[in-house]
Amino acid sequence: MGYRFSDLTAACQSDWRAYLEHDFVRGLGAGTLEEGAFRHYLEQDYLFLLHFARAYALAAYKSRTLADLRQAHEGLKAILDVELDLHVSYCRDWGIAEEQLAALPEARATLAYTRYVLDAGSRGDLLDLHVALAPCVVGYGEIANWLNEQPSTVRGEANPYDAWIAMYESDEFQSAMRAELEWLDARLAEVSPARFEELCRVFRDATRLEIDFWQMGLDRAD
Ligand SMILES: Cc1ncc(CO)c(N)n1
Repeated sequence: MGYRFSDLTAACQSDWRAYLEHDFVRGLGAGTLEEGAFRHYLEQDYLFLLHFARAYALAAYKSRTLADLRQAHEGLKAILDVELDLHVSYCRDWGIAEEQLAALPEARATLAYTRYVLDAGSRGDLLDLHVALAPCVVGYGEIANWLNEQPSTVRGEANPYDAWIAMYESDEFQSAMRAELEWLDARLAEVSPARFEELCRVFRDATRLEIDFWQMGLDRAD
């Protein structure tokens, strides 16, 4: 008993590292990622974020306390008002209009990941849902921090993806990540070993689907 979020990442360390340090991420950091791969990822990530927002709405629906409702509301606001706003204007800079984004077909990796999160959350309780969402919120925050620690990372105008890194290292995103970590640490402290094993499975599956999402970008897979 007395688990924390770091026990989840420790339990699936190789998948977690493969996600954080994926070739797509390294290419973003070094500025060497092919533009076509990034564009495909950006387009699919718009669709991802719409479903991700729905997952926070599901978290609100599943909340039994005012504190949990507020937490879900904060998550939903962070996606709608911060990440999606930035994403849409970022896509515009890359020559992709919002109408174009809304009309895109969903890639299989996007379908698999987003519907997995919604299903894990519908089937399970609020903790299952937050654990399924954790690789997104916590993962991207950690990715930005990891990139900043790598000597191969190029920042500023020399890297066409600099603004992407800036989005996830921003105070707004980093504080959403910390709020999620605190919430998870408080809940995980109370679960039994058997329940922890169940949650590990959800966390590992969501992490594997994040790996597939990067790979979908690299392969421009539909
Ligand atoms: C696929 C994916 N995972 C996580 C995030 C961070 O919210 C994102 N924008 N896209």
